[in-house]
Amino acid sequence: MTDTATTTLAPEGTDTLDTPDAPDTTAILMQPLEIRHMRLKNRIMFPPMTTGYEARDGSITEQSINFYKRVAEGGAAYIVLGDVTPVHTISPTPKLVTDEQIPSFAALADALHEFDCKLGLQVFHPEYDTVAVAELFAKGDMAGARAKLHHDMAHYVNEVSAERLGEILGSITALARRAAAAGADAIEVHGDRLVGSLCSPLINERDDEYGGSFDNRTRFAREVVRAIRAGSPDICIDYKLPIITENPQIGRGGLFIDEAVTLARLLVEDGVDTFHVGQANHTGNLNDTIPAMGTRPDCFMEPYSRRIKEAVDVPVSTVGAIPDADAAARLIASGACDYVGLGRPILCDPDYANKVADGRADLIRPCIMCNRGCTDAIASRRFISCVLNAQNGYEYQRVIGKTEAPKRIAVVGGGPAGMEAARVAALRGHDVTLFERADRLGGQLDIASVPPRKGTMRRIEQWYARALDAAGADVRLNTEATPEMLADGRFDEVIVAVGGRNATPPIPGTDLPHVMDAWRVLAGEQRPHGRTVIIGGGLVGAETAELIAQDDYGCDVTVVEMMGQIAAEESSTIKPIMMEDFATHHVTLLTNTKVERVTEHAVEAVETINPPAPAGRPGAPAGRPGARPAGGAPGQAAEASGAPEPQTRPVTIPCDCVILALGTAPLPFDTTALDAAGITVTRVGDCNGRAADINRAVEEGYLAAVAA
Ligand SMILES: Cc1cc2nc3c(=O)[nH]c(=O)nc-3n(C[C@H](O)[C@H](O)[C@H](O)COP(=O)(O)OP(=O)(O)OC[C@H]3O[C@@H](n4cnc5c(N)ncnc54)[C@H](O)[C@@H]3O)c2cc1C
Ligand SMILES: Cc1cc2nc3c(=O)[nH]c(=O)nc-3n(C[C@H](O)[C@H](O)[C@H](O)COP(=O)(O)O)c2cc1C
Ligand code: SF4
Repeated sequence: MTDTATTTLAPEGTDTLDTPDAPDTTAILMQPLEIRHMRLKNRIMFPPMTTGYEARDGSITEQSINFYKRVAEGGAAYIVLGDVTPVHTISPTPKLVTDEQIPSFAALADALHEFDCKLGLQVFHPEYDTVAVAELFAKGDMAGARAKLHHDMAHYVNEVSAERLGEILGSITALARRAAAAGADAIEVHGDRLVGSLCSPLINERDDEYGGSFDNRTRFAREVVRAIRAGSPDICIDYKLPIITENPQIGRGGLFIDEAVTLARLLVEDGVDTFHVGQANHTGNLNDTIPAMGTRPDCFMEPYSRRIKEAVDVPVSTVGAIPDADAAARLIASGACDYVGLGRPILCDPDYANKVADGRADLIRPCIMCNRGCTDAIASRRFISCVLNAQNGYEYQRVIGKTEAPKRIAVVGGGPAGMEAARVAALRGHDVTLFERADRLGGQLDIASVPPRKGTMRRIEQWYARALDAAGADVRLNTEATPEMLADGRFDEVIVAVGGRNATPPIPGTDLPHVMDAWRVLAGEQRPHGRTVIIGGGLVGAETAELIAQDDYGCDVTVVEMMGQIAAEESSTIKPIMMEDFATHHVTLLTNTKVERVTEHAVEAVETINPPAPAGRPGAPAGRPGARPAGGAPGQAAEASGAPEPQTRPVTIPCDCVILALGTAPLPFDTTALDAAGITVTRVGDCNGRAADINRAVEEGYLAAVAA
């Protein structure tokens, strides 16, 4: 591709752009870009992300407007609203089906334009028969609807009639017209899902004019673009181009790169103004397109967007696991794309672009790719909210306002809860001292980042160290705070965030010398060998199992879990990968098995052969590592339903080592001296009642600080 004047960053030899190895991140990312007549003020796009903030009928709510407005205020140049359907569906996504909905979309466009941020609507059609499924639901035939949905996900692309495709095309064109009327700047065609399935040589098995040859498979995609262009001549057309990458099993609903290049060229003739190059979808695991930590390389779409950019004369964006602003700038400077989509990173820090503009990219709160607050949330139909960002979903309600009465605040503990409390309190103008007894910040993150794939967790403590410094908090490492020293008159308020410790259960034999502690194993202080039984299959037990089953430990691992699931709290995007790893390393998983005692050479347990169905909710309480639902619930369910008494059998597991991973116990911190001195005390994070996870630690730290 020959760059146009507007997409070229800097000609060779000028000093606005350093070499791709040492790019001037701010200059590159803040360069404006013209796409048709849509002028982006910088190179940062918030790509399509279903949020769950919309109304039942798909209209834009105040919460939705505030969410996107906050992203716009944070400096993003272009926001694409994800998965907007042109027809009524059962999916909880935005819908623009009637003219009556236009004003709510117009309000969103106006809110974004206030910040010179452009709005795109991603038009998508799901890969199921929306009419038939809706009729089954309306009749109350839930089982029938679910069965049809399940069937359609695999077969609709091959069963939808050409006539129905024509109707869908009409609804897409109508959506584009409504979008233009609402003031949207762009329509992004979701080239994935139904459109991508039709394009795919791996999924499309049709033998009519929409199947077989490349021309036939891509016919609908081209019809969609031409119809939008004809119906809405002025709107900018963005096309999400899904690529089947090196491993076709990861996502098959798109095109291999050579065919994608050919299609891209044709689509430009049809009216496309820009491409958004992404990973193909359609295997049922959201990890394909939204890879969790350690599951895909950084910037994994780079080679594919580079090929598309070389082939077409319109701007191209890329998306997926771009770790930081320097990497984003490098992608642009090296010619892999013209602008970047930053989804989870902007969810995590909506001020991303403004911080780049200010030359403070080091202060961008980094996404750790845990997929818990965002991807898991949409998978379970909750609204998205980053685990590190306590303000998501509460934009303009939860704000860090300056205090009118600055206080001297001590924060005890430098884990996520304490670090967030100290950061927010200091930003508010309080005089904050954070005490951490270890020689580093992070608390449990230090060991949480040790298991396979979890290295990105380290980004949190590294960022907090910089953010605390920038906010002006006084951080005292290697300093154990005691209630007495905090009550000496130096502080008005104390936030206790001392966290937890690995729980020690009352199981006979756990004091034997070959019994280890999962936290100490992860910290490298204890080293298991040979046949190792891990007692407790929550997140910590499962991750420890993965670690010691790897070749450099080479343990022969058995995990014993009293509940019905291993790693119930793990992200649904990561769990299949973890299970694959267990299979590869021959890890034995025993569920519904309760340990009775540990002996010198074995673990003795009791397995429940016919466990009662779990009562009410699947899995463990939200996100709590090592947590257990209350023991009584399953039994009570069995009693109430008249189910047969559970049958049990003894199990003996011979072993050389045992590791305990039975949950986190809150650490005590006696505040009697503080109470006596009249000092306000707030407990946050794992020490507050029950241990939980990063999400709760950060949220409680944040809320304590804004209340101070
Ligand atoms: C192996 C492992 C993996 C995990 N993985 C995940 C995960 O993937 N996702 C997730 O959401 N959660 C995960 N967690 C849980 C998560 O790390 C914790 O919920 C979170 O760290 C709790 O934060 P906190 O600040 O409350 O406590 P902590 O992280 O425990 O921090 C407390 C800090 O207080 C310090 N301290 C204690 N007493 C004093 C004192 N008197 N004076 C000064 N300092 C003191 C401690 O040294 C510590 O640094 C994991 C936990 C473990 C152990
Ligand atoms: C919660 C969530 C919802 C998403 N919804 C959509 C969507 O509606 N349409 C779409 O094309 N991609 C969707 N994506 C994929 C993102 O656009 C993006 O490609 C992906 O998150 C990888 O980029 P990132 O690493 O910058 O987050 C979604 C991603 C997340 C995390
Ligand atoms: S919840 Fe996790 S993956 Fe999602 S944006 Fe936040 S840090 Fe990133």
